[in-house]
Amino acid sequence: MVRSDAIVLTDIATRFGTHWVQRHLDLTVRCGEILAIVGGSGTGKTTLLRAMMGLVPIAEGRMTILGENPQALNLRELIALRQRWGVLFQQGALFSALTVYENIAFPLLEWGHLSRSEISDLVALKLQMVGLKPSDAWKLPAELSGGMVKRVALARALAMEAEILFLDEPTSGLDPIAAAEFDALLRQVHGDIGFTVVMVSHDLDSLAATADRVAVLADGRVLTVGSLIEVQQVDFPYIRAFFHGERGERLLTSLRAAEKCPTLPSAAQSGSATPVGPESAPR
Ligand SMILES: Nc1ncnc2c1ncn2[C@@H]1O[C@H](COP(=O)(O)OP(=O)(O)OP(=O)(O)O)[C@@H](O)[C@H]1O
Repeated sequence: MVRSDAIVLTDIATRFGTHWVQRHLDLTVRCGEILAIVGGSGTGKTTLLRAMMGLVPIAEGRMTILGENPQALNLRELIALRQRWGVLFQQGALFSALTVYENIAFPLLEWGHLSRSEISDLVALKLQMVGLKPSDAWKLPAELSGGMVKRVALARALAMEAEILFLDEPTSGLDPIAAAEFDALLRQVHGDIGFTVVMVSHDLDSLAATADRVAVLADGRVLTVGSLIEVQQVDFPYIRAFFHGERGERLLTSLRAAEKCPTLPSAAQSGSATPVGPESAPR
């Protein structure tokens, strides 16, 4: 592990009972990058994300996260470590009986180190950060649009100054415009704060707009990891189906054009994407 790594998974395995989901999986998430995990249905993307957060046990192998080995920590240390990341699940998962304000304040109140007025200031700041109005603070989740729910969930995930943000299909359920707005918001907040993002996504537009690198899961392992342009060159059935449909080809054409003309913005060529490394070699 080098200082610039946020998460290092070495030869890990996950399973539910006798069903092995991952075996001999290696993956490194670099500090400050947006890494997207893609793969066919049931390849274990969500399981992997949850294993990184300690919600699914790692049956074999080693993980370090933010320089710590969670398996070597006592409960108090583990709780402190878990406060260093935020999570946004698929449907936003807000507490339906709590207002927007209370939802964002929830982790801060649980933490117990801040006064009411400090919490109030922080909630106002996070609301502004995700582009919501102060008056939205008093709405209930049922009164919000899908895009607003995601924004509130993002604000809550960021409330604790997260060093890592885990996102499970953040744009699922949004129409293309709301999804693109969320992607732009994520990219902007990420640029402002510089945290690390690990996200599961099926959304090619979203990947192109946000991800620095993409890790492709197949057969319980990381098949390949690199920029969008790099991973789509790997000859594998899922990659052909996912990246080389009509929509994928259109996106790749615009990414390649952006690569030739650096004035065009593109997450995939924003700096941290590197060639497919040893962690990605199919075994
Ligand atoms: N709580 C659980 N108990 C038992 N098996 C599970 C559980 N969660 C997931 N699995 C199994 O683990 C495998 C991987 O599931 P997972 O949800 O991680 O895949 P995924 O790649 O995220 O799928 P999708 O793209 O369809 O959401 C599947 O075979 C699934 O049935």
